[in-house]
Amino acid sequence: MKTDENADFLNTISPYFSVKPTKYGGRGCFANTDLVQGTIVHRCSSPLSSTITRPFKKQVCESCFKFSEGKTFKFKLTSRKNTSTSTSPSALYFCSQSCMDKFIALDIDDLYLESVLNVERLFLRILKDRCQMNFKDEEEQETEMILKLENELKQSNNNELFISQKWQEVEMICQLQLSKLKTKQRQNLDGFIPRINENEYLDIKYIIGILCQMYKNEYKSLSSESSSSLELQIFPYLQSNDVEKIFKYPYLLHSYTNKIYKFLKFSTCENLQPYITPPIIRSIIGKTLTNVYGIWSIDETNGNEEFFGYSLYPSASFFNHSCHPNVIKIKNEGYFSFKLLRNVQKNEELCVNYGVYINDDFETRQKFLKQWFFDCLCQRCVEEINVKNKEKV
Ligand SMILES: C[S@@+](CC[C@H](N)C(=O)[O-])C[C@H]1O[C@@H](n2cnc3c(N)ncnc32)[C@H](O)[C@@H]1O
Repeated sequence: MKTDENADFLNTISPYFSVKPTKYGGRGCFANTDLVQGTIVHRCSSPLSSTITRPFKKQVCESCFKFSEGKTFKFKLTSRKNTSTSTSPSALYFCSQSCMDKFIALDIDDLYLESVLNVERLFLRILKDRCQMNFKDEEEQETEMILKLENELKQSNNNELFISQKWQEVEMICQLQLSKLKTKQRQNLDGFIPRINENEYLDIKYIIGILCQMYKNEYKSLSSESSSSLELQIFPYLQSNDVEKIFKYPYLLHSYTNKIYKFLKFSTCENLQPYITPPIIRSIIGKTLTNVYGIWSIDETNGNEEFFGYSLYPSASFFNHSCHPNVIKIKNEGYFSFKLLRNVQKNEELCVNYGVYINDDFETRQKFLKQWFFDCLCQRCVEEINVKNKEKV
């Protein structure tokens, strides 16, 4: 994470709040003046990146995330390249012509479209192979590898260093494999693609979205077009939790390095290759868990939620959680608004709810929030902790 020094632009996110350090660590959003209930303190339109799960890809709009309630959307984009290898080419789906046009306008020479469709093509092939062939030996080998990695991680007395070494190792392995190939052989690296699972497929599409934004930014600055988007400028300042996450789920280190990284290295086009380096991919993955917003459907009749994927809006990533929030996130088609639930005083922190049930007791709320690796220190929790401590005395 970049330090916030010289990051004055973080205070250009909204005229209503500034991003400042909180008492409990990290940064938060603080009201610049007294504000009245109902004020929209922030609005973000296009995410820096997003990813939709495969089962819902035909029913959730790639642009605005609208759900078709089970029907397949009519508007779709397929590859403009020759797809002679596939009888039913994969596609990206949209709820309307205008959403499809918006998507095309944001892409650059179909880079994102073609890259994501390529992930889809490769993943479909992996799924087909899985149905037709037996990969028992390969799966056993993988389980052994993961167990070995878990043990090494437990025994290591410097987790950060251990994780960095594993990232460097995988880069060296990829370079070595590539160096053994003749120029012609390098044109089709499908044989080197690791067999990824659904979660890895989801993450890879999301990573590609950010890499395309990085490419677009560099391409624009070369052609002296407008400078980088605020969302991309903010991205390096987001908090990363990769060490905590890997320590809790060590198999993820295997997934990130031997699966996701190798997949990206051997499958993505030349334009994106300069960005496929351990520091960049590690930083994207590390910032995912605690900063992305889930894309969910809510069935009003029974309250059931369905997970459709996730998206990242860096400008909306500085809102901390509160169990008595004063801001609500509202999803309109294609954008998020952040609206005040009550009047707020100057310098008061603006907080949203990360999804806890407000009526749950202290322990249940804390347990729920642990998935984002923090003990909630919102005002309500601190007051409840103080009462508990007094009762103990
Ligand atoms: C989306 S980020 C919010 C911005 C973050 N504070 C920063 O400096 O980048 C979420 C992270 O902020 C911290 N956080 C959010 N709400 C919190 C709370 N109520 N108590 C303690 N930490 C909190 C946690 O570290 C959490 O993983």
